[in-house]
Amino acid sequence: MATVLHLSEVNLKLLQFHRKFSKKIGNFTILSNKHVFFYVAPISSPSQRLYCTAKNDKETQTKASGGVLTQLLNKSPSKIIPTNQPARGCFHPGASVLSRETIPLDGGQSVTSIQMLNAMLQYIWPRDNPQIRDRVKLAVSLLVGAKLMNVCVPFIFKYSVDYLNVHAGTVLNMDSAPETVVTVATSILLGYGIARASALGFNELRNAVFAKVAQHSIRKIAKNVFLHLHNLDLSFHLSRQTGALSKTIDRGSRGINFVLTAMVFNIVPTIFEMVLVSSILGLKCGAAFAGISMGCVGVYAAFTLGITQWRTKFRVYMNKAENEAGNKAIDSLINYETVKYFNNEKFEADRYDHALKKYQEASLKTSTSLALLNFGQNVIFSVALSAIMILAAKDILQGNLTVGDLVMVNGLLFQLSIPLGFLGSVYREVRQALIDMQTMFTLMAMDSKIKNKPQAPYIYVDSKATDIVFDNVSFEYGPGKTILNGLNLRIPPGKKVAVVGGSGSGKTTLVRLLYRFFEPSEGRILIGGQNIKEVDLDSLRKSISIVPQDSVLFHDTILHNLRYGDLNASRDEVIQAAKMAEIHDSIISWPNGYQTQVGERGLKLSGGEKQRVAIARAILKNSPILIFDEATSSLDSITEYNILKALRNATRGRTSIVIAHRLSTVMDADEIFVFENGRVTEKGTHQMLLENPQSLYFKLWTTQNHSFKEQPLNSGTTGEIPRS
Ligand SMILES: N[C@@H](CCC(=O)N[C@@H](CS)C(=O)NCC(=O)O)C(=O)O
Repeated sequence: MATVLHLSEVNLKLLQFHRKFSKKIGNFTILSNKHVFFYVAPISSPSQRLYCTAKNDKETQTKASGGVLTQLLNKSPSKIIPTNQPARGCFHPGASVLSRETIPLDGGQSVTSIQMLNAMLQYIWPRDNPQIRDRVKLAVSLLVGAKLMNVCVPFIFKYSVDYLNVHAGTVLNMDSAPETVVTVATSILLGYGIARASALGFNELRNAVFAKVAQHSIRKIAKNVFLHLHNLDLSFHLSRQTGALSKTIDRGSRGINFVLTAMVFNIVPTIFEMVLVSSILGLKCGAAFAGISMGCVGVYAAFTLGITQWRTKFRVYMNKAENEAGNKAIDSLINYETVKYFNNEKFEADRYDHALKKYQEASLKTSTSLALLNFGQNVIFSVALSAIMILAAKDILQGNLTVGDLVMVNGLLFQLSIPLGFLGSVYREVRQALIDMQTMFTLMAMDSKIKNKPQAPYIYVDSKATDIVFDNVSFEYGPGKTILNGLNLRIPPGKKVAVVGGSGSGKTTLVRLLYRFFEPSEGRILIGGQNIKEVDLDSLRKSISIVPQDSVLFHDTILHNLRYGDLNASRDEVIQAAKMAEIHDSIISWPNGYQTQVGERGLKLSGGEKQRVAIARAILKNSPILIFDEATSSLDSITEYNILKALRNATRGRTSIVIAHRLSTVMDADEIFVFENGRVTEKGTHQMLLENPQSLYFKLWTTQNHSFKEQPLNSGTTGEIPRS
């Protein structure tokens, strides 16, 4: 089910009000700056919705009400968030899809359900956190208390029925003291009320006490997965979609939440209640009663699990069809103008209707199979209840049981039927939660190839004395994808060297190897004579600053983004770096200055501004080795000129490697290495290389038809901006 809203229809003030709830990305998608796609979860009937919402999904439903829209409104209108949000299940939002795409986790060992439950137990029974363990103990005590109170209710009811039965009419006959009868009857019935209220109170208290345990585990697990993801190799991240990874954490931790909640609030209490009820029936009324109740639950469970297994596919189809319909609507509305250009409104409507038809068919199957399940469950229960009542009636007639016992038996079984009424849903969603958790735990079981050696020494780098040597380095991304092929190269200390060459010649790979994101398949990389494989990885990465090709910023203030180079830097230090990177003047001209939000991935900043932020960050990091990886690519020449000035400020006195496609940026380098097929084929200064008209450098230079003035950029130059 989907609705498209006009943004003008949205009460913006209300959305602002809901801003504080905007953490949850839910069921909305921006189509354009005029439309929002609003996704409505199908929940069969209002009563189910009420139950499910109140019991399990209160928070999510509240948060999804407006905060999501507010958040999306803040995003770029052109940004489309795919609506493959699953339909909201009642216990575990999103768990009921079962058809979701999973990220391939080759290299991770598959984890069994038992291993996952074991891992989960370690989180809810943490050895190092006695407070959490105390909470678990308290929650279990409250659970037992709630169930004991629950079974007391039919008992007290039985006593009141028996008592009233014996004393029926005594008040009129006046043959016994009427006040006593009334007082006793009233007390028993008050006890009934108190027992009911206590059972509910204990339940709610248990929920409140256990909520902290569940949330604590989820937070800990999510943080561990997040850290683990950061520890995995770049090769892993290059081959995965970040969106899929975040979904894995999200679904996995929600899966854990669901399994824990279902265990503590549904499965374990129901089993406990069943054992309690059967024992009471066995002891109080006889083995036949216990046998029927246990048999009933057995048949009920078998029927429910069987039917649920069978009907799950209908829900899968339904959710798929719903996603398909939603995607068709989005695609068509995004292409509004194209549809109009070709007068294809009818065609689009028919296509959408075709998808809706599929959804309708699957939805019908889901509803009818749900009716079958509910009906079957009721039949099984009613048969067992009738059998047990007939048995009780016989015993009453024989004088073995009282009428109150009949009422008690009925009450006990009826109470048991309430949690059993959701057995199918719980089963289906626990299965899905286990699948989600499996993906997450498999991810956790993945190992990184690049690791610190035990007790690896810290690297020592001195920009005046430390050189960088690539000694016969070869590297391939995969079989047949050779990038570096016996590369030999020495970068002298404190010098600025440039690496140039066509795309795919291995320039960026050089940086990745230096950062030890990958290991060379052959050869060594030495910094000051120390093999980078043997030194502490963190210290290696601390000794290198980079201005990457694609400067991506965090969705935060410009101040935070600049400070990212050194999180402990003072505001003055940040401003100093911004000045050196030639971005300070632009920042203070913005209305919010250093507090300006840069937008998602820095969208609100121009390419040149982003590159200057990256330069300032690198300056703040203050590492002895500096790398500029195509730092001025795709910039216009004025911006490039300013960036080069910033670059010159930053490189002074440091060992720096400038990777460049545009040769104008490296004319002043102390040495230029020309890369071809993963090797250095030419080297020298700009002038030296140009002297040979046969050289690749010469060809590149002429191809780029460079008219950039061949004058080195002096630091702090305020002269005329060279124009092409
Ligand atoms: N009695 C059934 C149905 C329980 C029920 O109504 N579940 C709610 C969610 S809490 C629902 O909407 N189910 C839809 C469905 O199973 O298709 C069972 O044991 O699963």
